[in-house]
Amino acid sequence: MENLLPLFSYMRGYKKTYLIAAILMGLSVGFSLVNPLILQIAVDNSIGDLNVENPIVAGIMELLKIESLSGYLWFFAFLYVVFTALRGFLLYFVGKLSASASEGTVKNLRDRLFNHIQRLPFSYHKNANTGDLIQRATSDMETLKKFLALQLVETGKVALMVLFSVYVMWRLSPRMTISAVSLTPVIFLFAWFFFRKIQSGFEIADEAEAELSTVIQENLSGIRVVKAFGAEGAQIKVFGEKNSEYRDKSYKLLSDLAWYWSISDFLCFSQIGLVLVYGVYLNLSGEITLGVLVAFTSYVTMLVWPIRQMGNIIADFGKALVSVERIQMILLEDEEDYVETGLKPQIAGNVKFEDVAFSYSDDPKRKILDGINFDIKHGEVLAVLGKTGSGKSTLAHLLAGFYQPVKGKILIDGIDLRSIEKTWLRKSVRLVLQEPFLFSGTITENIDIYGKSEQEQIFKAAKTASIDKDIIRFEKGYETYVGEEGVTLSGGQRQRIAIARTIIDKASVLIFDDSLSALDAKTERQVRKELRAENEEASILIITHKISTAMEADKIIVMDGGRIVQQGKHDELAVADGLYKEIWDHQNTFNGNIMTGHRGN
Ligand SMILES: Nc1ncnc2c1ncn2[C@@H]1O[C@H](COP(=O)(O)OP(=O)(O)OP(=O)(O)O)[C@@H](O)[C@H]1O
Repeated sequence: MENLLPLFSYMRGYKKTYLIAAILMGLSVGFSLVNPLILQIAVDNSIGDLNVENPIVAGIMELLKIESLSGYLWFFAFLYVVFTALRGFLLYFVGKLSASASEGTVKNLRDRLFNHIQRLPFSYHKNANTGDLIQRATSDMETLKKFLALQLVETGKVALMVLFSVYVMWRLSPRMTISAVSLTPVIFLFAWFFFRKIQSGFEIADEAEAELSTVIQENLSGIRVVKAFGAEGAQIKVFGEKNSEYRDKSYKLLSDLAWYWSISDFLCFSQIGLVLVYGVYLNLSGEITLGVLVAFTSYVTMLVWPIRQMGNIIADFGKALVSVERIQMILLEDEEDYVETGLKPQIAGNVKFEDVAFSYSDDPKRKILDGINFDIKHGEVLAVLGKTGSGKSTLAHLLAGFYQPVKGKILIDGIDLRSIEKTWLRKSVRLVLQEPFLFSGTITENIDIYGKSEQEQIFKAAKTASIDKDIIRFEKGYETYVGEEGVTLSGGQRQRIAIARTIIDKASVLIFDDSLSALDAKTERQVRKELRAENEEASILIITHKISTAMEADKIIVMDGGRIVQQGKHDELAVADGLYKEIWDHQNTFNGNIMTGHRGN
C-alpha cells in the first residue's frame, strides 16, 4: 500500500476533484439504497395493504389524509424511476470527475517520469533497455490510469455500499441482516487471498510482455542488419519464443482468474440463495413481511456483486501496484549531478588531463583509462588514435562530463571539470557521437535542436559541415523531413547533419568521436578544412582510426589498453617505432594494395 503513496503527490491540483467525486459517489450510493425501501413499502403497504410502519411515510399519509396506499402503486413506480435516474445522473458526474482527475494525475506522473528520464545520467541510458522504458512510460501508465479512473472509485463505492446497506438492513431486520452478510467475509477473504497469490502472476506476465516489446523494438531498430544478414528466420524464431512465453504466462494468469470467477460466482449465488431461503422461512413464520423479503433480495444483490467485483478491483490494484513499483524504480534512480550551483566560467577551451584514471562502475577493478596526461591548447586540434576498445570514446565522454575520473583531474582553463555546472559545460564542450541520431522532423529542426537559431546560422552550420549542397538538392530543401518516415539519408549525410547541429552555436571545445568515418576522403578533408576555418578559436579533439585524418592535427595521442602509448606530431610518430608507425605502415600498404589491385596477406 505504501507503494501507492507517491501517487498522492501527483494528484496535485486534482485532490478537490477526487473529493467532489467521492461526495457525489456517496450520494449516489444513498439513492441506490432508497430503492429497495421503496419496493418494501410498495409491496407491503400498497400491494399487501398492511399498516404503514415507516414513520416518514405514515406522517406524509396523515398530512395528505390518505388512508390506504393501494391506489398509489404508480407513485412508487414513479419514485423508483426518479431515484434511479438521479443515481445515474450522479454517476455520470462521478465518472466525468474521476476521469478528469485520473487523466490529470497520470499526466503529472508522465511529465515527472519524462523529466526524470531526461535527467538520468549518460551511464544509465548507455545500459538501459529502451523497450522496457517505453513500456513503463506507456502501458504501465495506462494500467495506473485505469485503476485511478475506475477501480479507485469502485473501491469507494463498495465501501460506502457495505456501510450504508448494513445500517439500513439492520434497521429492517437484524436477523435477516446477519443472513445477508454471513458469506460476504468469505467472498472478500477469498478475493483477498486469491489476489495475493496471483500478484506474482501479473508481474511474470508483465515481464514477458516487456521482453516481447523489447524484441519488437530492437528488431525494428535493427531491421537493416537483420535484412543484410538474411537473419529474418532467426529473428522470427526469437520472436516466436518470446511470443509463446507471453501467451503461456498470460494464459496461466487468465486461467487462474477463470478459476476465481467461477468459485466467487458460486459463493455469491449461495449468499443470495441463503437470503431467499431464510427470508421465505421468516416470512412464513410471520417474522418479516413480504416487502422486507423483497427489499433484502435487492440489498443482498447490491452488496454481493460489488464485493465479488472486489476480486477484480484487487487484481487491478495488484496490477497498479506493480506498475507504480516499476515506474518508481526509474524515479528512484539517481539523476545526473548537474552541479547546479557550480561555476559558469567563460570557457576558452584549454583542456588538460592530469593523471586521469577511469573504471566503469560495473567493474571498478578494470582500468579502462590509466595515467592519462595530455593537453589541448585553446585553438589546437588533437587527434586520438588507437586500437579499438583502447578507451578513446570513454576519454571523450569524460571530457563531456558524462563520467567522472576515478583518479586525477580534467581541467578546462585551469578549472576542474567537476566544479562546472553541467548544462553550462555542454554548451561549451560539444560532442558528436559515433552514431549520429536524427529526430523525426525537418533538417532545420535537426540542425537547430534548441529551435532558437536564425536561418542564416543554420545555413552557415550546414555549409561548414559541407552538407548544404546535399540539402538544397532535396525537393523541400531545409524543410525536408528526416528521421523515421522521412527521406532516407546516407550515413555520411547523417553524420554531417549531426556535425552541423554541433557547430551551430560556437562552442569552445569540439569533440568528434569517429564522427567523420562515413565520409569519403575528399568530403572529410573539406569538412575538416571548413571546421577549422570557422572554429579557429575552438579546441578540437578528433577520435579517428585513420592516419590521414590524424596527420593534419597539431598533436596526436596514440592509445592502447587505456594508456597513452605515444604522443607527438605526425612527422615524429611516423618514423618512431611504435603503434602509430605500425598503423601508418599498415594503412599505407593497405591503401597502396587497393590502388594497385594487390590483395596483400
Ligand atoms: N558503459 C560501459 N560500461 C562498461 N564498460 C564499458 C562501457 N562502455 C565501454 N566499456 C568498455 O570500455 C572499453 C573502452 O571502450 P571505448 O568505447 O572507450 O573504446 P574505443 O577506443 O572508443 O573503441 P572503438 O574504437 O571501438 O570505438 C571497452 O573495453 C569497452 O568494453
